[in-house]
Parts: sequence; C-alpha cells; structure tokens
Amino acid sequence: MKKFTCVQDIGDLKSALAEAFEIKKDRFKYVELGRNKTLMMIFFNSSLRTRLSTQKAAINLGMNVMVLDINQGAWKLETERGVIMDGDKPEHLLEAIPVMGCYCDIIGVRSFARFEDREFDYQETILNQFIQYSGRPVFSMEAATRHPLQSFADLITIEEYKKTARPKVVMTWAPHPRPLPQAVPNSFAEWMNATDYDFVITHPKGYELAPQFVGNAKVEYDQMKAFEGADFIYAKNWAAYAGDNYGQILSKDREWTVSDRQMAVTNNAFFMHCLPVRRNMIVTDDVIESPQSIVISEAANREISATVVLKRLIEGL
Ligand SMILES: CCC[C@H](NC(C)=O)C(=O)O
Ligand SMILES: NC(=O)OP(=O)(O)O
Repeated sequence: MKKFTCVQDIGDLKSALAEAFEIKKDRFKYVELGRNKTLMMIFFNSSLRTRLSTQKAAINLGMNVMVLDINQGAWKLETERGVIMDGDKPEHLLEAIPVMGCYCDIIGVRSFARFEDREFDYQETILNQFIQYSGRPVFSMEAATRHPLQSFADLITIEEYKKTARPKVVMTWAPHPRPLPQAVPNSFAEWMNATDYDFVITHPKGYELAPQFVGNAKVEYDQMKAFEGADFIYAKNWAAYAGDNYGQILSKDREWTVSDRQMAVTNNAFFMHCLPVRRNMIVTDDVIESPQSIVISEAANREISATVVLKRLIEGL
C-alpha cells in the first residue's frame, strides 16, 4: 500500500478485517517489521485519539515516531501557491513538505476542512500536496473530506458487536455549537456503503452530504422512523455541505440529540460516536453511559486500524 486516504486504498475489506483481528490477538506480532523505520505525524488540528492510537500502533510495529504540531512550534505555513509572502507566514508548504519527507519513511497528516472554499477542501489540496511533494507514503489522520482510520476502526467494532450478518446501521446528525467537518460522516458512509449492511443516514433537510459519499444509502429526514429496528446508531454532527450553506450551521435543534426516546424504537441498538463528543448536545448522559454504548471499544480499535495500515505501508516501502 502506497497511501491510505480512502476505503479503496485498503482493498478487500474481508482481508483487512482478518488482518485486524489477527493483530488484535497479538498486537506485537510484527514488532520487527518497523525497526529503523520512522513515522512522522503532522497535525494542523487538535487530536487525542488519533495522536495516541497512531503513535501506539507505530510502537507495536517497532517504529521510531516524530510528531509535529504545525501551528505550535513550527513556522506558520503558506499553503496557497502564487501568494506574495510578505505577511505573517515565513515558510511555504511546498518547501516544508519535501524537507519533512527527508527525515522519515512514512507521513501521517491531519488537516481538517477550512470551510473557506469548498473546492479547496474537496480537492484535498493540503493532503494531496503531501502525497505529491513529500516523496514518502502518506496516510490521512483525518483530512478535509474523509477520516479513514476512524472508519476502519468503526467497521472493526461493528463486526465485533453485530448480532446478525447484515445489521441495520443508522448514521444520525445531531446538534453542535460549532460547524464541524463532513470528513467523519463522509468516510463512515463510504465504508458502510462498501459493506452489505442495511445503511441509513438521517439528518434535517439542508444537511445532505456530497452524493459521492451518500452513494446507495437510504436518506431519511424523520429520525424516529430511521431509528426503527436499528442495530447500531452512529451519531455525529456536521456542518452543511450543499450550495451556499457550505460550512454553515443550519440547526441546533436538540430534538435530534440522541436520548432514550429515540433508542427505545431501535433493536436494542449499540451507540457509537468517534469522540470527542459534546454530551447533551449529540447524546444524553444516560445513553452514552448505557451498557449499549460502545464508544470506548470503538476508540480502542483505533490502535488496531492504525497498526494494520502502518503495517501495510511499511510492507510497501
Ligand atoms: C474525530 C472528530 C474530529 C472533529 N471534531 C471536532 C470537535 O472538531 C470532527 O468533527 O471532524
Ligand atoms: N476520533 C478521533 O479521531 O479523535 P481525535 O480527534 O481526538 O483524534
């Protein structure tokens, strides 16, 4: 594997899942594979789970690890080409990227959507510059339009907990005080559409995701109807994508906050969220603390998804 930015890069999902469950049984099985190989993790945005689980995955494989928070300690970077650099940014990404590539074997990048220009975001301008100019294999630690390490961990978790071969999985929008990226819901939808699950997306009108991610999923504007008989509830906020509303908050309606009311019409569904989660905005305390909440197992599986991805990238060196 030469990059990991989307579901297609992992190849056959059954093989990827088999590798994940093999590593889960013995996560140090390949500890010699990464000897004298260096992982560089670049963060343009904050992180807890991705930072820690990916570093742990590198340790599982015997790798050296370097972490750089671009906006804390490094030079502020200009990312637009053709700009006259007489402002507050002393360095251009187009120099910084190949320089960073000199010091490592594999690069992970976190660079969220900026919501200033939908085309800039949806062309994955920043991530693709790392792929094009670093001279190293690159993987996404959540970019503008996807979060594949999270989605792979989500799939591992559903496979571990499902009680039927084809569970009903419902991704629901929920309110949030800030406009959050579409990367997590886009990516979850992309991976769910790659399985044979019964996948439903529910959100208020105006929050339609980009069609290439919605795919063949059923979209239901009535949340209660969507929740009926569900086996898994995957809650997430995202800002509007469509038209002139790109990056906007259209609703903070707390009727969409996942509570016992909605969970009561499910098939005793498991509750999932990628975290961090705003309690009593996205989900009530009772639901996220219930025996059906598997958010911690889901977060623990981030170490497994990252170990499989790093293993395949090292094997591809
Ligand atoms: C894994 C989630 C990261 C980010 N969350 C926030 C709070 O910015 C998001 O919603 O994409
Ligand atoms: N779910 C996830 O990626 O969490 P962080 O943003 O804390 O890394």
